[in-house]
Amino acid sequence: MNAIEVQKISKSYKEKVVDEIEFTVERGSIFGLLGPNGAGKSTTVRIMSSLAKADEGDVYVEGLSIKEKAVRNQIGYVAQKTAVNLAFTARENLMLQGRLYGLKSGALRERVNYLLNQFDLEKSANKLAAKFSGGMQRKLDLAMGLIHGPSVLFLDEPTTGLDPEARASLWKQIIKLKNDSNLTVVLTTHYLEEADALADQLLIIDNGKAVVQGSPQQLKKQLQGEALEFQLANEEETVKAKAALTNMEVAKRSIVNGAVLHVSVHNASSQLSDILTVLETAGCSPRGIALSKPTLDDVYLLHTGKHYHEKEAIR
Ligand SMILES: Nc1ncnc2c1ncn2[C@@H]1O[C@H](COP(=O)(O)OP(=O)(O)OP(=O)(O)O)[C@@H](O)[C@H]1O
Repeated sequence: MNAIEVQKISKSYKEKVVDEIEFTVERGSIFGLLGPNGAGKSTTVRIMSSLAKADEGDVYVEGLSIKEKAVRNQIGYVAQKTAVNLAFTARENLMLQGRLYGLKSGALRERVNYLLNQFDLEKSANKLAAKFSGGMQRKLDLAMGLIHGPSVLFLDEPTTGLDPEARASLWKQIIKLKNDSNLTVVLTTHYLEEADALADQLLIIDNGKAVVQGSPQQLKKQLQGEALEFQLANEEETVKAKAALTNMEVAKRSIVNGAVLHVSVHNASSQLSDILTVLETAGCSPRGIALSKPTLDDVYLLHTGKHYHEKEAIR
């Protein structure tokens, strides 16, 4: 059963930043929007959580259009920038947030206690948030996003800026929320490992457009087998090397990436010598060869023609 249906949403500022994006999210699953900075992820989740208006298209959350006010009770949203007030304690932050949603005394206190317990913040409940580590502040942020008991939680880059330990702990927390409360989670991330670790379904976005969707496992499986990387002298020689493979079956799965020719193969050990012979005959002897199992980086490369981190570095 779907908790969310995104119907061809588009949005322009100076230029189009979300371009006919559509997908559905199964209830009780984690859906990841993966893309480099500026790809349009935040705008997409802002539209999905009714914080920004789409120029075209619509989004349904639990059967309600996001144009309807009632949908807001179903939605929790945790922005990139923290909503935690550092001058208050964890408990005070949660109480304030609850009052904003109209929760009253007894019910509010009960909800706050429940969330402090869920997020392992009980011992620090009366400490100033300013004294919290980055990871604890982020947990408090998530707890605040859940104060009104929404069925869908949007997380915009939840672990950006956290150290690896805090990131891993937050991942566990997000998976626990999904498992324990059947919460539907939509998160944006620009970390390939995070998308791989958390998302049941993943949509890769680039320049406002949906590039490809599937589970991380399915996406990697599409690459069938392994990836060979041939290090050549320069880009010119890589282009020549790619041209040399034209008549081989692997030609359509070979990509020029600077001085590296990237080739997806079914079975590296049986195909390597044929590829090498063709390259050497064409006068493009590789200086080095690397073999790897496909990663989401390879998925991104296959669909956009660019390495993920290369694109990241450009921005
Ligand atoms: N309110 C706005 N006014 C004008 N331009 C905007 C606005 N919000 C976003 N943009 C532009 O839209 C594009 C997509 O931004 P968006 O924040 O959705 O991308 P993103 O993938 O979430 O990246 P990031 O991780 O950096 O937030 C960017 O070029 C951004 O500058």
